[in-house]
Amino acid sequence: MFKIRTYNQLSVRGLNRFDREHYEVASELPHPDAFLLRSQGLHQEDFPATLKAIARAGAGVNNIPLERCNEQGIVVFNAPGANANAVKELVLAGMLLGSRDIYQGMQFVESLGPRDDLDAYLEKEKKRFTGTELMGKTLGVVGLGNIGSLVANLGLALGMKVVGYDPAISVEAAWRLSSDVQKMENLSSVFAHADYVSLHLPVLESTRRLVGDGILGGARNGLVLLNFARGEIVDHPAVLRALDSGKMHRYVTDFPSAETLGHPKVLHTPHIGASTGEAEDNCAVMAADQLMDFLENGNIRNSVNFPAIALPRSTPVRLTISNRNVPRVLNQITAVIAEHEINIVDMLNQSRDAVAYNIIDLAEDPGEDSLAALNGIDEVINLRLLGA
Ligand SMILES: NC(=O)c1ccc[n+]([C@@H]2O[C@H](COP(=O)([O-])OP(=O)(O)OC[C@H]3O[C@@H](n4cnc5c(N)ncnc54)[C@H](O)[C@@H]3O)[C@@H](O)[C@H]2O)c1
Ligand SMILES: O=C(O)CC[C@@H](O)C(=O)O
Repeated sequence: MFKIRTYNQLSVRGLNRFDREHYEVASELPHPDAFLLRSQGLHQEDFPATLKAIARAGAGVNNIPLERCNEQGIVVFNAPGANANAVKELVLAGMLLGSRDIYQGMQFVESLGPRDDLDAYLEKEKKRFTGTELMGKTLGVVGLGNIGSLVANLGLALGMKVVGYDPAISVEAAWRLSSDVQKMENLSSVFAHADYVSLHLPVLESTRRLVGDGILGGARNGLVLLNFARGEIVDHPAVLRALDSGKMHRYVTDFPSAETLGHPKVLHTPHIGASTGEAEDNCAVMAADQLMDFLENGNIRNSVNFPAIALPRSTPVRLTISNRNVPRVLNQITAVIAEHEINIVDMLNQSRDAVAYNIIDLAEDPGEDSLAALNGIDEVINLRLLGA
């Protein structure tokens, strides 16, 4: 029986992927094999010794302490692309909210009491809410991954010119991207060319407060900045200075902060980029399926800290071993198995940065002694013996 401890509101379709004969799924579950979560912050959480994997039903993994997971051999999964369309559609709303005074106009209408001259009054006052059109303007997209590539293509469909920047665009994302998107060499060039800039990069040490005074100083006048990525990527005081000076027209963000709340030129949504039934289902189903394949077969798909690896089962007895990625560990592993006279039927080894991972199908059960010997290899982080 595998135990999955859940956090946050997860889609029932995702949770129903776990066959309850073999999986116990609940919040507050002791001795879990895996965590399944959305935005729950884990940086302050102790990890139980039984924990083998964490699956994020979403894209960003800044809520998970990856360094600690690496040290403890905990495999972290995310659900790339599963909520991208939901975010793209909310960005469209953000662009319209930034270009037309929809929100302010709605507030104005709601503030009016019943009056006989309503039509005439609205016709007189509506000039206060005149906006601009998206067509013909330039959209800058920073980060051209699953979401950014959809947003860039959307901009083109709206009749905008689109420029983009991504220092490490993946081959799949590049295939998705229209050739009409103009490539920029750096972040400053995006801001220098664009009327609207939409951020779609992860928060990392290198991207924290990336959008600050320097970048905003070189931006086009009247900039609309859209942040549906993470609050930490922008320097809020710098954004407020740009809004107050008139350099920036609006800041539209899915990440409300104490600094920006109440500012008349900031429009906040409550982190609802991925909050559609479809995206919640997609994310939870993808995360659950990846967890099950890992727990049952040791295969790894869409991990952010371990290599991608999958091997069809060739025998009922499978060993998986995580080890530090240094020379001669694989030799030691195969030597121990050979010393115990066990035949390796099939095996696969992959590495990623400082970690290596092995899937080894054996002809027979290795027994306690050989498992202890394998665990005793200095560079082995952890191992699992999987039955049929
Ligand atoms: N508002 C929401 O609810 C919501 C939902 C999903 C994702 N997100 C956020 O959006 C981010 C992007 O999601 P995604 O699914 O497109 O991820 P992704 O991994 O598919 O794409 C991210 C892209 O950013 C690029 N990148 C990294 N550093 C960069 C830099 N310094 N400058 C420019 N580009 C850089 C990467 O190369 C990658 O192509 C997530 O990390 C998450 O923080 C928010
Ligand atoms: O789970 C959510 O609602 C937010 C997910 C989003 O921030 C992500 O990074 O995928």
